Amino acid sequence: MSSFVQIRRDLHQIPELGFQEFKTQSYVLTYLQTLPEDRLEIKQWETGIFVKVKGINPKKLIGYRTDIDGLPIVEETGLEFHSKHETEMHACGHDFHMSIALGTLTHFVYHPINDDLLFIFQPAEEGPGGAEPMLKTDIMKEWMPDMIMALHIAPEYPVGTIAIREGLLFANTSELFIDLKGKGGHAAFPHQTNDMIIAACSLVTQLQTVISRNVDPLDSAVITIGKITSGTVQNIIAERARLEGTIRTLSVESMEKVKKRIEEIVKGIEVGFQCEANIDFGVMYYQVYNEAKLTREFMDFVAKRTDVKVIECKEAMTGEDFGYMLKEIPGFMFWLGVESEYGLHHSKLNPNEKAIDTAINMICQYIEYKGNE
Ligand SMILES: CC(=O)N[C@@H](CCC[C@H](N)C(=O)O)C(=O)O
Repeated sequence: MSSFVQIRRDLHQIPELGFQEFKTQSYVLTYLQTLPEDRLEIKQWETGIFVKVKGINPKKLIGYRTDIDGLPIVEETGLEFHSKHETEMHACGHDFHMSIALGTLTHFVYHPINDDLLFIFQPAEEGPGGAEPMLKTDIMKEWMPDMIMALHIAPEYPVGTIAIREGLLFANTSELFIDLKGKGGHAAFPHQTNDMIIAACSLVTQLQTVISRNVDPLDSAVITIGKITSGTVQNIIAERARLEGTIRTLSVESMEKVKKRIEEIVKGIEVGFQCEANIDFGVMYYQVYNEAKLTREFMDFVAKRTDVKVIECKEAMTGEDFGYMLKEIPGFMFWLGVESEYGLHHSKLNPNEKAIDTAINMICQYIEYKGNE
């Protein structure tokens, strides 16, 4: 087993939620201490880390970002190295992302190129978002990369494949939290109450009409309500209900339109069900938009000079706060094939570890070429 597969397995056992990645940060820092000190400059920010790998004759700074947080999921893979944290799991592949980043970083510690490299270990990608605040740090102002790249595992593609496209890769996202307050009471006297379970069910159905009736069919958007909380027992009419979800759109303009329509529908629920409602749009992520020239060059390089197959994919409704970095810095993100039967955010996600060394090798070849231009 390669040492970076072992690192992935170690990290897989200690998933932590956004801005609580203390063990993860400590693990990465401990690993970095095993590398020659004079080759690195390390700066900590919250639970994240910036690592500069020095070049021989730097003309530019090449950035590489990995996210480091896990998800609130109870793991069901049955793997020998399963999560030691009962209620958290690396179910979005950030353990893979980190081990690939460390493998790439290690290569350039021992095989320097001309340019400097900046590795960013970013907390809280799953929320509330670490990329935007990291960009605003003095560290990043001093170490602003000239270009940047990142990857995301893709369970649906085989190992040895990457999928990418110029322009929009991932959607604009916004969280969505709606609280409803009516009047509870005895299950036998509904006429004396304002039942918030009925209001919530109606609201969920009405929200889907925003997609089917307000968004241009040639555009695309998603509203998913992933969680509803309401009620106490079977014979009490619920006074409160809370809906938790997410909105995805292919443009910033569509996001504004969808939000406006949601506000109008929620106002209608207040009148129709004689209740009070509060909407919180939570955290928003800017779209992941791949810079055309660098993306095309990367695709051509990988197709010609490595044994990895490049697929030009469609955009996806996933969100990624790496979008904020790409808004400021030219670069790209790509999907890395890891062929898992279960998908992202699933308790049985089990990516194929062969993808780790394949990715390190491919990324090292590309960075070596870019960093010696
Ligand atoms: C790659 C991926 O799965 N990213 C997450 C980002 C979540 C953003 C935010 N918490 C939201 O739910 O809107 C995704 O769910 O796409």
